[in-house]
Amino acid sequence: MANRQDGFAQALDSEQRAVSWLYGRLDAARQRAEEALRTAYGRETGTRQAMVEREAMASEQARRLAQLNAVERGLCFGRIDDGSGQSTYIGRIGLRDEEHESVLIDWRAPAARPFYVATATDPGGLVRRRHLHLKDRTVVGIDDEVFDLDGMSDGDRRTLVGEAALLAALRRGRTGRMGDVVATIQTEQDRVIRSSLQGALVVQGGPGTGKTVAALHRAAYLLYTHRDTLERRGVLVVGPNPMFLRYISQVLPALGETQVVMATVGEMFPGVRARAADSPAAAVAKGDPRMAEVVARALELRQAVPGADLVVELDGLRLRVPYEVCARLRERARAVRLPHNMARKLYVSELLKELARAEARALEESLHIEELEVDDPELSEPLDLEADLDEIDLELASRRLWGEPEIRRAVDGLWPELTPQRLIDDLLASAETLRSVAPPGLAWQELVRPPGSAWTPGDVPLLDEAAELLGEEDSARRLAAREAEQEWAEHERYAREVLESTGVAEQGIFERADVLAERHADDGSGLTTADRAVADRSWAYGHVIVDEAQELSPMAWRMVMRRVPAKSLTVVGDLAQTGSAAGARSWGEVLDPYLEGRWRVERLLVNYRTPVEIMRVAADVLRAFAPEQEPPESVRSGGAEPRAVRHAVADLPALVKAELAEIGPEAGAEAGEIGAGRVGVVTPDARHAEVARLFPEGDLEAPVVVLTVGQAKGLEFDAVVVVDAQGILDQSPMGGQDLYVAVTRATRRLTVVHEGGLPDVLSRLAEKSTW
Ligand SMILES: Nc1ncnc2c1ncn2[C@@H]1O[C@H](COP(=O)(O)OP(=O)(O)OP(=O)(O)O)[C@@H](O)[C@H]1O
Repeated sequence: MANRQDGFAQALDSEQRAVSWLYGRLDAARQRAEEALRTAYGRETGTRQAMVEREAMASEQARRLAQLNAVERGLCFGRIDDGSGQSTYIGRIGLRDEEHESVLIDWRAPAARPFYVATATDPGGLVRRRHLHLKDRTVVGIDDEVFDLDGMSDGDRRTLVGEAALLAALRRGRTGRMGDVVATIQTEQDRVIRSSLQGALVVQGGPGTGKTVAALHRAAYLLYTHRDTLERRGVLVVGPNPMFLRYISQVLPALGETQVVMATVGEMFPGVRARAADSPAAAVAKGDPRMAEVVARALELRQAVPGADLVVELDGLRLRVPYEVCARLRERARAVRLPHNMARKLYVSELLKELARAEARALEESLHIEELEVDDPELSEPLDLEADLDEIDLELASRRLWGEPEIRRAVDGLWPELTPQRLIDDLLASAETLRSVAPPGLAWQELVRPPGSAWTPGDVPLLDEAAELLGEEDSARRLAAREAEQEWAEHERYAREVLESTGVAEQGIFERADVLAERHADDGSGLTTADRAVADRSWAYGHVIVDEAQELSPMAWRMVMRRVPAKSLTVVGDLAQTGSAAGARSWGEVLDPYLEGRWRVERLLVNYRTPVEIMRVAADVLRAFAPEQEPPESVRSGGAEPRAVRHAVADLPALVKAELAEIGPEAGAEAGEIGAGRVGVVTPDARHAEVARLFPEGDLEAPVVVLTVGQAKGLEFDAVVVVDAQGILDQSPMGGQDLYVAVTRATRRLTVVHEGGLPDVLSRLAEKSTW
């Protein structure tokens, strides 16, 4: 025993020396970056080239510094030993010594892979995998997994210590924010993370299988491995609601990646924030793929032909354009197949010419009337003003007419310039239009609402659809783009010179001059790829990750697919947790229209969140609505038995306080963080306000958070209190799925509160009248 303890102390000691040395390297790298930043700011900026150089240097060094600061916590977390006696340390980033030898391997590098994939049956040349637990810069624990006892020395054998790092990580109290798991990525997750950038990968798995966490690590991995492509085009993560995005917002920065764009579907149209909610029936109708047709037809109706001849009164003249001519002009403008606002230019110019001719005719007619009183043979020659108009006359007359408000009003009535907001707002405010454009079977009645209503997430894909059909009046932008292109070559040349003259390239900070040029070319505003992507509806991302992807409607998928023309996607979700009635029932159904079967699936089968005892209850729920689906297998057991208590909702604070006491102190202590340990109270939508009033501090990081099932999706808490399970079952056609989501949010304790009726699916829960 004494031997074993000595061995452990020795191992700790030797790892401490290694880790301290690595932190020394980190400090040195930081110092270099700080100096480089100071030097950059001290540079001359007299000329444009010097300015570009300074900006390039400074922002790269600032980024490098931010990355080095982000990896301070848990810099090194693992070590692998192979049969030849070679040890490799694995960390959040790669570091080199003075001789440029690699001393810490970035977890994303191929050389780090054995750390994640070695198993007892397939150790891949490793004899040992060691997890290092750090508190600040001190090594406080070591966990070893030995793959080849014979291959180890006696001394090494004595140092086998500790419990599995994974289980220790899973037992920690929750903080209200998701953390990274670089130290304990599991083999099946590693497959997801390192899957190729090309094509679409679907990650299907039950609750708590680490889909989200794996997808975020995948984003970091892809950025590391394909930095060239992805830095220029950016990575977008689509999440189900703002709360969820806040919950996961710290994972990528902790991995040194700060340039990933995160958005909900309701935030994907620049300038619009969807704040209202749709009824389930309206969500289904809006998400129906046939809504694309509805929007297109609504737009066609805005390209009008007058009921009879078009007549405009102007300065006492009646300008008349025959009905047939109006119809012909509309057909001609449609035939060019340009978006509406661009085709409008053609339509307007043609119609103005017709109006100029009409004016000539009207003038002529008025002259004929006066002529009758003139008795001069020369003057009584038949006048043909219309025929006398040449192209230049028509052009001039058109311009003059375009300045007349009456003419403008008439033209706008026939082919108006439209914004997506205007088109969709008008459409949804008109039962008559909806009735006339909706295909049979689409519940258009559900869509009608007052004009100017707040936008909902379901409206955003409609706005996007409208924007595609309307197009932007972008001649100014195109001109600017042409000019920018000419400047581009120049910038790239500058950038290359900067790289060569400063030696930044050698430091491995970035590799390509065009990446640098892109970042600094346009306006000198220092906007990053992410900034520009967020502001640009037509931005083409290099990769898109869709989390809780089962919630997206077919219309939302159309919008997402437009953002990633290369179709490089990670689609993460669980069809058994679909809460939106407009959501997916099969991956093929949503992906095949775009990918025609060219997508691959990885399944995650182990639940890292919910202990066995709670998962049994969840399995009963799942069986009731999806008997064919297997619940994931929990990796942990031995938690508190889940329970049901009959109690008035008004008395919830006392129960929640007791739950907090159960999880609070130990959870905080285990996590090594102050204030870790969270209770989530999950309610049906209809009861959220009533329950939230009982807990005034409802933020995600508060000890107690009250959420609807939709808000709780993707989140987790040490203890979960489900209020009114029957209400959750009843609230929508997807009630079974919603209850499944609610009972799978807990990492340690589950309590179901009811006021006199527990649904049959929860009959397993031991009844208790008090707590
Ligand atoms: N390899 C791992 N090491 C440590 N913790 C892990 C690991 N994998 C998953 N976890 C933890 O398990 C929990 C569940 O992970 P995550 O939220 O990614 O699951 P999910 O599949 O997205 O769940 P849901 O479908 O319910 O949203 C998280 O706390 C996560 O940190």
